[in-house]
Amino acid sequence: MVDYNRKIGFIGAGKMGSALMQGIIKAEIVKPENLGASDVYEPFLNDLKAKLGINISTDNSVIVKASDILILAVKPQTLGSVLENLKAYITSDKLIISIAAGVPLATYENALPAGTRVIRVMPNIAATVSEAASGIAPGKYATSEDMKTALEIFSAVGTAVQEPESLMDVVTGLSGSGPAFIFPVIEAMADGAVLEGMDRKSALTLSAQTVLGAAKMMLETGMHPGELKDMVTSPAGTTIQGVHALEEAGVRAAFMNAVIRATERSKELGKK
Ligand SMILES: NC(=O)C1=CN([C@@H]2O[C@H](COP(=O)(O)OP(=O)(O)OC[C@H]3O[C@@H](n4cnc5c(N)ncnc54)[C@H](OP(=O)(O)O)[C@@H]3O)[C@@H](O)[C@H]2O)C=CC1
Ligand SMILES: O=C(O)[C@@H]1CCC=N1
Repeated sequence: MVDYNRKIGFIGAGKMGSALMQGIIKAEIVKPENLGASDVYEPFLNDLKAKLGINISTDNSVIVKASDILILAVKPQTLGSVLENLKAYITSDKLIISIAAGVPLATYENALPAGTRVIRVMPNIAATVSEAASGIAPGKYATSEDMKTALEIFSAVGTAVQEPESLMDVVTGLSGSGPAFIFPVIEAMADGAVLEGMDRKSALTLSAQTVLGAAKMMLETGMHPGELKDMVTSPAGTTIQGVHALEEAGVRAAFMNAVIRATERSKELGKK
């Protein structure tokens, strides 16, 4: 288990940083007083302090100095200047975890003091409700104990798997970005029901629960999605009509392309 008394600090307390902090507090893997966050935007910090009881600062170095594990949750475009400003405070006892899309481990290892233990993670926004899907890749100097720590933190907010760094851009395109591909599916299915006369609230509830149930069924039964689809499609029934409409619209190619395009963008971000 992660030492309950370890201090975890977040640099960047925006959408993903705060999602992870909420998940971590809910999972009770650290005490709120051992969690800290810094950000340039003070109102975010004040909200988090009021809601979660964590330590806050607008000075990144305060959080770095107070933390054993540092989670970098700023935009990839801001990361260069953040690393430059923080390198003087990164001592060899600290583990650095970055969730920035695209940025390779070598960027941190080159920017920070020689031998810094770095782990690259790509979580997703569902950490807020303890259902994140995270891929985790170790840097050159990260130990197996460090990987255990990272897997424990990210497993506490959902499902976490180790991946080679070469696949981290794909993790970003699939599960990092994925929630944004599924929310419009839920909304559009509900739109169809609204068009047919259902009220919006019921339509969204039934649509979201349908996606949740389908995903849960796949994960819990271990069955192939094609086989599960066949269980729903009665010959000459209703479902096969809907499946035909989706195939006519090229929905599979559209979703494949969404993952491919997001992956390519992650690769591009890493080259900057
Ligand atoms: N959103 C998501 O679903 C996911 C995001 N990620 C990754 O997480 C990281 C953060 O993304 P996200 O939370 O969406 O972005 P946000 O913009 O919501 O959060 C980043 C936060 O960092 C603040 N910030 C900017 N500069 C600094 C600085 N120098 N020091 C401290 N804080 C600073 C920003 O303030 P300000 O806005 O005022 O600039 C903002 O509040 C990114 O690298 C992204 O790739 C990974 C997985 C999923
Ligand atoms: O859109 C982005 O760049 C970030 C990374 C994965 C999810 N959001």
